[in-house]
Amino acid sequence: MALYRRIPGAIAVITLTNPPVNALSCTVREAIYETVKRATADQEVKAIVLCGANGKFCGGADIKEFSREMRGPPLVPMIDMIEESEKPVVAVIEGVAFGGGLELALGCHYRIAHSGAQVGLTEVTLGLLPAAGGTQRLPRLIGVPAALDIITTGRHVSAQEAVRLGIVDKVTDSSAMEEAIEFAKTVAGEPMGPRRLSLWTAACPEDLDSLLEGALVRIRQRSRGALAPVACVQAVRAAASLPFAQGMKKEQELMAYLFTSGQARAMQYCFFTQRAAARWTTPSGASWENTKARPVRQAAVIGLGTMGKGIAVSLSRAGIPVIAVETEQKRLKAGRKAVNSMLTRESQKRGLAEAHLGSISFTLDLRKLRDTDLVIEAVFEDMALKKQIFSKLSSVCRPDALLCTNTSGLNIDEIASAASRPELVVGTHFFAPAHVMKLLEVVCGPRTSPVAVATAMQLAKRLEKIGVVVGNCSGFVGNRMMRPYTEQAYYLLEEGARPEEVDLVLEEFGFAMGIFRVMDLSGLDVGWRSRKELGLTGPKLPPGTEARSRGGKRYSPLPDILCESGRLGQKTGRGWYLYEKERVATPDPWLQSFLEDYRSRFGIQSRRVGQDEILERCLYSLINEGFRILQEGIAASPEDIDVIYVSGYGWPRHRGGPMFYAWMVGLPKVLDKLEHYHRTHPDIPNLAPSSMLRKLVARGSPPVHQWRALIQQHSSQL
Ligand SMILES: CCC/C=C/C(=O)SCCNC(=O)CCNC(=O)[C@H](O)C(C)(C)COP(=O)([O-])OP(=O)([O-])OC[C@H]1O[C@@H](n2cnc3c(N)ncnc32)[C@H](O)[C@@H]1OP(=O)([O-])[O-]
Repeated sequence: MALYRRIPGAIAVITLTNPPVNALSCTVREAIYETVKRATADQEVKAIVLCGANGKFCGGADIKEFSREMRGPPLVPMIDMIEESEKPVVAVIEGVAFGGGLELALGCHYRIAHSGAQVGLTEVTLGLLPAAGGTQRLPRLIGVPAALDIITTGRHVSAQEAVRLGIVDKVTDSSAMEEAIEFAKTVAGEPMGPRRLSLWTAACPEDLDSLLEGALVRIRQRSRGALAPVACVQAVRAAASLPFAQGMKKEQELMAYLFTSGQARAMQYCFFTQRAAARWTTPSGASWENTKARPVRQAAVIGLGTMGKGIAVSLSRAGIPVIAVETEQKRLKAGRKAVNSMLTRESQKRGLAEAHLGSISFTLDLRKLRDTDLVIEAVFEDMALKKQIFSKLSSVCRPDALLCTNTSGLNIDEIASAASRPELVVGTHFFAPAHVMKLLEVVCGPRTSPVAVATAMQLAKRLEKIGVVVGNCSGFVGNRMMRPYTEQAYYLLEEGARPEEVDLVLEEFGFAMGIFRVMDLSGLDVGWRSRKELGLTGPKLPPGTEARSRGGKRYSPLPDILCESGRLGQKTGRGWYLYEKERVATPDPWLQSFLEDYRSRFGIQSRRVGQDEILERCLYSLINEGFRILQEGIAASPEDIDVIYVSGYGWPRHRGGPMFYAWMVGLPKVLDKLEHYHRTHPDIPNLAPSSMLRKLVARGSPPVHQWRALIQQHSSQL
């Protein structure tokens, strides 16, 4: 709702009240209409102040209403009504003014912000565009180039930048409300015509076409295939070239097209699932609601390799004092230097005083950890080494200290077996670079206690990461699903495709990089090392093993052969591609003839592999593994799998995540295709459709949010 009150000085104050973010629900819109009409009709009122309850102006339109039938007054005429008011309307921007919230403020005649506030036209992140006049008013207010950037990225703009750009008229460190009331008194009675943005002309550079073309190029690089940012560019073009009323018409047309699109649905699904992941539960009845996290006042990181350094920086950035431990003086020195320079860059970038960062001390002595609340072990992926460390930690740490292991796939329970308190051992799978990537898989072993899960999830929140609780199995959720995906990519090469063909299809789908470019970037030796450890290649491989088969299943030795010949990816200048200029991947003629030799050596008839087959075999095999994960209870819900893929594996947000995508494609189609590919490749068992997929199809392919109820009938590893 919106509360109305009169205060001395002939001011009407209208307060949006719809916790937690004062979203513009049907009721709120109705109340704004009513209260603004009341204020404009009241002879005693000379100016109106519009603010939000609980220190937040407005989080925009109510996203929950998008999936229901539209009720109540629409936003556009409501904002027009405010702009047309003869009495000045001053918006008080505290906390946030996002999406429709900022559009509402743009309809006001003045905007006063608190210094901690943020504004933004965030609709594009929900697959939409600012269709309450935002695409037309913002370019008129701050010029086309700056508006184009804000509208197409949906980025959050600080109050300081907002005043610099002219989005707000004033920023204050003290009470924005008091400031606005005093200001409103000074402008009461003035004519408001010059303050109506709809009457302004957008300042536009001469080379408008090249500005817009440049924006489209950036959009294609950032989110290929996404409709909303492209529509945003078209709307801004209208603001630059058409009168306001015609621009608004264009904005509405574009919105109508986006509003019902699958992409908008997918991105709104991502918004809600990301928040739902924090509300973890386990079948034992433990949950975020009934389990209290332990406070973490001091943390430690063991190992200052790539991951350890990023984790230490993340902790420090969250204001948690850290003790960083290494085994050798040389490594400690190098780690300290790297961490300190990362922190300096961080604080410069964020304009943070050092006081905001938790202190980091460096030591070779594990005994210094006796008072830490939480330890994150981040050494190499070596089970024996990890167990040794956990055994030592058990004797030096406090009995209630939480012991976390940063592993990308090792058995948490086996690591826990080396600790005297296995219930306090939990997996924290960070993603590289750990101070940048948002995802944290919180891995729950069979003996991990609810308190350990709650504390790790709370830590994720403090680190501004998205924590997702997963069960214990090789590769957990994310990496386990990657395996069949990468394997299919190798098989496609064996059968006749080229790396650049596979990558192009995946990039057209929306991944920033195809799988072969990703492997070249992270280093082919990463997978090689783990295949050697698993005895799939290298010295542990039993003599006489067939080159293209392991345990009766198809195996591709292609990546092993590349590694053996020193092609480890970007770092060696060649991998699946050639890198003559640093980081620029070019197709390598050598690889082409190598693949031809390989095929003829193994008698493989090369064929032209179509784009559909590339996409289906890569994605459906990954999705099929997702269904198996659900069936085994390694993930609590399909939504959790989707959050993992969107926030940690570059799955395009406008495709919602693999499980959501499967549902959008149609589960019967996915099943049908998997059956077909399994029939034609019976030696690839993971193409056999999972029973969970079959079950969902048999039940009429219910929407994703209903799968959880079906999954609960199965076993759970959580
Ligand atoms: C019509 C065309 C023009 C206009 C279009 C638009 O405005 S499109 C909209 C453009 N607006 C945006 O894009 C802004 C989207 N919102 C945000 O970015 C953040 O929520 C925040 C920065 C406002 C607050 O962050 P924070 O970390 O403090 O809190 P939190 O994120 O955890 O959220 C708390 C709870 O509020 C819920 N909820 C939040 N917003 C909305 C909403 N608009 N609606 C409904 N619900 C919303 C959220 O789901 C969560 O519910 P839960 O899980 O507790 O049941």
